[in-house]
Amino acid sequence: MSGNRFEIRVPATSANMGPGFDVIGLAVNILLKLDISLYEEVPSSAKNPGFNVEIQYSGDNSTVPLEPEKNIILVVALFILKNNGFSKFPKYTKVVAENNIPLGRGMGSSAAAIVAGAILANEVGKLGFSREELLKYCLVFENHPDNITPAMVGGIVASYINHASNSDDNTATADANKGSNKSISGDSIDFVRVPYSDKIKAVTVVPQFELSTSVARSVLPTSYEKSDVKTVGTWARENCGYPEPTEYTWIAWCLLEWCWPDRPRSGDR
Ligand SMILES: Nc1ncnc2c1ncn2[C@@H]1O[C@H](COP(=O)(O)OP(=O)(O)OP(=O)(O)O)[C@@H](O)[C@H]1O
Ligand SMILES: N[C@@H](CCO)C(=O)O
Repeated sequence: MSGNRFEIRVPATSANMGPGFDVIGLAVNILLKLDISLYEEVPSSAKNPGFNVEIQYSGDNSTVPLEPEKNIILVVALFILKNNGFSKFPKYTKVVAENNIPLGRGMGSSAAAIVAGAILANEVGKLGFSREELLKYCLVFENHPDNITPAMVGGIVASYINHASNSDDNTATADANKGSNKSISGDSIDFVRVPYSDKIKAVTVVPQFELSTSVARSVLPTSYEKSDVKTVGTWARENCGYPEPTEYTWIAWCLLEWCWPDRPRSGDR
């Protein structure tokens, strides 16, 4: 951060790697960038004085709403600020977003927006939250951690939710309109970063149509037969004979074709 201007950069992510449905994801070098300017006084051209913030996009983001109560980056930031003693952005804030992540194509655009909003609130509110604490807030908006965790910490990450209560609402997706009804639950994320060789390169195949995560999740059954679900450990035993996966075998299974027929992420979809 330099003076009253700073940048936030959050990567796209690919989730559901190999047998890690809702668990294993990786960050890729395609970025959502926010260029943020803070003003000591509210400019005369201020657009949303009630929120003290405005956002605009460079590039093609014609389908994304700009209103602070609808734009997911600002909804998340305002939610966190309001949960920490602020009624609006503490200084008038202009955000210029350059989004290079295709929307609704399985590259974690909503997770990047949510993580960017969380980091934005942390910076403007000087809240001092750790990445782990910010992830708890991100979970309020996307209640499966396989995109938001690598978007926050980078690399290849296996993560799961520690539920604070018996509620297992894994239907939550990035719906900005629900922001005002949401509350932080006490759920948290445990994660393990998996080391990998920089010789591994990612190739992404982006579909020409948009499919929202909420629709893609709605076709999934509520339960699976045990035989439908291949765990990492199962793959370890079947394919390499190791009793437990090591970090290297994890990567191999996740990246190699053997893992692809895992039923929770294919079949119904
Ligand atoms: N930078 C952004 N600013 C504001 N809203 C965004 C931004 N990125 C994504 N969104 C919102 O999130 C929606 C897409 O979220 P959705 O979860 O359906 O797909 P995805 O995150 O791109 O894909 P997946 O979760 O399958 O990887 C967009 O249609 C838009 O409403
Ligand atoms: N694990 C998530 C990733 C997409 O957000 C799913 O398959 O619904």
